[in-house]
Amino acid sequence: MKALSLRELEAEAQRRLEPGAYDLFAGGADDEVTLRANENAFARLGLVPRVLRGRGRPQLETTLLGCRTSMPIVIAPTAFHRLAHPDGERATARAAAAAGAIMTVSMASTTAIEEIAEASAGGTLWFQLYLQPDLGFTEALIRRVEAAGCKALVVTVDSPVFGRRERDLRNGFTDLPSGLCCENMRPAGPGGTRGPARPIAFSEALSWEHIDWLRKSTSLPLVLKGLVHPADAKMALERGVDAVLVSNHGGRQLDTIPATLELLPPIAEAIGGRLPILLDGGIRRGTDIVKALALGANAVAIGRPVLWGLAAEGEAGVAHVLETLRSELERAMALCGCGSASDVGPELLHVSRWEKQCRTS
Ligand SMILES: Cc1cc2nc3c(=O)[nH]c(=O)nc-3n(C[C@H](O)[C@H](O)[C@H](O)COP(=O)(O)O)c2cc1C
Ligand SMILES: CC(C)CC(=O)C(=O)O
Repeated sequence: MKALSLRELEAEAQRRLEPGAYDLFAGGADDEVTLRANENAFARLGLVPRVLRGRGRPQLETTLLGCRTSMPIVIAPTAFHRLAHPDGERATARAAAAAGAIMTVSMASTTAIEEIAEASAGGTLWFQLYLQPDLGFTEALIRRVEAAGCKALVVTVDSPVFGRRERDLRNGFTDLPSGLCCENMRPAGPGGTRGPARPIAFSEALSWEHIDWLRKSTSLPLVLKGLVHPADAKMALERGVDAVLVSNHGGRQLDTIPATLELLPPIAEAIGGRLPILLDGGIRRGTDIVKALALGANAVAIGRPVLWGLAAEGEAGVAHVLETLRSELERAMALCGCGSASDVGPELLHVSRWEKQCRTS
């Protein structure tokens, strides 16, 4: 039987995965306060639908950074897809392309970007980058990504150091099993060969100057992933980036960052419609997407659900995730009286008296 919801799919994935791999995917940093907060925030915010608006079947197609997409749902970058399923990132890319959805390939993918592009066969790929202190290596990787046909660079800025994931420490999960590695981290060797994969470096020295450097190094649109402070959103505007992805890394980096949904309104205010805003963290239902759009996001990204689909059924599982969310979003918009994203606004959101009181006291 096919899972009826993404939550059922997670349970199915958990049955299939090694416990250590499940924890690696499911877990967050420290006490996992942020991990829980992301999902809980959606449950706490109510929707108040409009009726009798006669808008017809909701239209979900949209354009993000010049890329047409069948729905405002992007696949967030997640590492190690071959740990979830032997077909790994190729399966994810095929499912995304068939659904007309954008896939963001992780720099830590266990399949090389060129092979993912081949599997995607004309689908839209974005590439996620951890800026490496070795700028020569970073630049060579950017050339690789451009040559593979990726349409945007998603630069993750929330990881000056690696978050402490206690589930992995407890499980002794320190390395990928033999035969798997971060294929994009293999520098070019002589005669078209590739050397051994380098570890991904995290650097506390990264600054806005590196974003300026990146801006000059590529003509690809730049998305900054991991912004949560409105002051940084303003900096992003000044530095000429093309979009921001409001993200707390699915609760895997700094613990106790509030839910991304709660952080979105001040960022949307700072951006003032001048850049597209994406949001990730805890999206599990179509109604979650309506809430994110109502608070100012242009699109959302999904991380773990894709891994659950992949673990449960490979390409078909990822296709099921995308189709489940697409149809849930369509139904939620119809039930809210919305015919397109432009009908989705804050008037649909219920702010309880209790919450209003808390805010003013
Ligand atoms: C197993 C796993 C691996 C991830 N790998 C990356 C990564 O390589 N690069 C990155 O920028 N974010 C990575 N993320 C964070 C996701 O891009 C995204 O921000 C987060 O998963 C969104 O929350 P969700 O899982 O609740 O949808 C990873 C998340 C998970 C769960
Ligand atoms: C290989 C890691 C850096 C991937 C990541 O960002 C994560 O696990 O959250």
